[in-house]
Amino acid sequence: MEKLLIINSGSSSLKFKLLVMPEEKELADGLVDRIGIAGSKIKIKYGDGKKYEQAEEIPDHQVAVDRLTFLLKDLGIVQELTEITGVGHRVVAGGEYFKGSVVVDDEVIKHIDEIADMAPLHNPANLMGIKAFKKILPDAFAVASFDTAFHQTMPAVNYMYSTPYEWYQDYSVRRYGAHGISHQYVSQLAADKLGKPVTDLKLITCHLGAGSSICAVKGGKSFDISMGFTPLTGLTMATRSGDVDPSLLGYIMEKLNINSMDEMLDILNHKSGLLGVSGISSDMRDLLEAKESGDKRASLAVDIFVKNVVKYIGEYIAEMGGVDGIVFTAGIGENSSPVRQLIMDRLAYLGIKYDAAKNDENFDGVISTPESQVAVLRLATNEELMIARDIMKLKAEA
Ligand SMILES: Nc1ncnc2c1ncn2[C@@H]1O[C@H](COP(=O)(O)OP(=O)(O)O)[C@@H](O)[C@H]1O
Ligand SMILES: CC(=O)OP(=O)(O)O
Ligand SMILES: [Mg+2]
Repeated sequence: MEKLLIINSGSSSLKFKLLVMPEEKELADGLVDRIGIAGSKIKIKYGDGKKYEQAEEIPDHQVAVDRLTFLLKDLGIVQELTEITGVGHRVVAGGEYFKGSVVVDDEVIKHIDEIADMAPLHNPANLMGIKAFKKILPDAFAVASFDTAFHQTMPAVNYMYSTPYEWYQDYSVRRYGAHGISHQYVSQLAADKLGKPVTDLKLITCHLGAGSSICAVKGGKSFDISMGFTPLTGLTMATRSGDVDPSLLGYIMEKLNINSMDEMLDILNHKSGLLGVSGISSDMRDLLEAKESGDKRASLAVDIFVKNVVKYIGEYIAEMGGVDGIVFTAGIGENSSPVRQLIMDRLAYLGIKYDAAKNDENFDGVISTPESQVAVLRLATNEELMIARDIMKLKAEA
């Protein structure tokens, strides 16, 4: 039996799970939210239904890690930290270098640092987590799992941009995608639920959270992904713009006296998307409520989000030459029956028919009816479990 701690560091949050393997039992599931921003909070679910929730100042990721490790002991989740025999880290960008999960060493740390520009919101935070845990648990088996690794199977026709070829050869400019751990997990789970080998299926997995992406999964392999060189593009997201015409950057920088590309990218990453269009909130729940009360911009933001999902699904059906199943997962995909309904209604042309009661209750599994020409599934993702399984595999090989 192994106790494995899985860390998912975001730019302003740190999510974690403590899992017992190979039993795949969850001992704790927590979140340190709003790191470095007013209103930081720690939430931990543990034991059989116990909860810890505390608002406190968390200035940076190091403090978040210190508080987390203190609380694991203080709440009695572990007796000693040394019970934790492995630590897994979700890393967003792995470039072309990382094609699977790896044991962390100095070389790995160096490479993650070198490609930080490919996920500027995520990789620096991921590295902070890796370094902090190396200090606290130096003897634990440390593994890094990459969001981009699953997408390394994409054909060149889908990962190449139509920019000068030398940009790819000399500077690795291409589509890398993200959320691969989640897309891989739910595509396998969907195949299990449909009772067919994943290698026989064409699936479209919609990871709709704060960051959102859609993946065409053909025969169990990533075939195309909506995110690009970085996780900024593709769908409209909570605060990220998704696809925009690069020509608008120079134009608006001049109009608004924006002097640096960093400042411009900060707006596209943090002040755009659902938040930018609605001017109200980045949270889909707030926008659905505002839409109900007649707010036009909130309504437009929801409509743009839905349209983008519908557009990418259509594109991927065309690229794969058909689809057997469509999967909804992550914060919005798992929890928002109104958003799923808006999307599925637009897909009626595919012969999709869904069970409204199952959709309303966030049923775990197939939510389409037996007559539906394409299966639709709502599945809870579990990136942490995927990482824990990889730690076990790498440990067995070590
Ligand atoms: N019931 C719900 N209805 C609509 N949106 C929801 C609901 N619950 C959570 N969300 C959305 O899910 C998002 C968080 O999703 P999550 O997958 O946890 O994102 P991330 O991993 O990128 O932080 C939030 O932006 C929130 O708007
Ligand atoms: C890559 C990415 O967008 O991750 P997250 O959704 O966790 O922010
Ligand atoms: Mg996420």
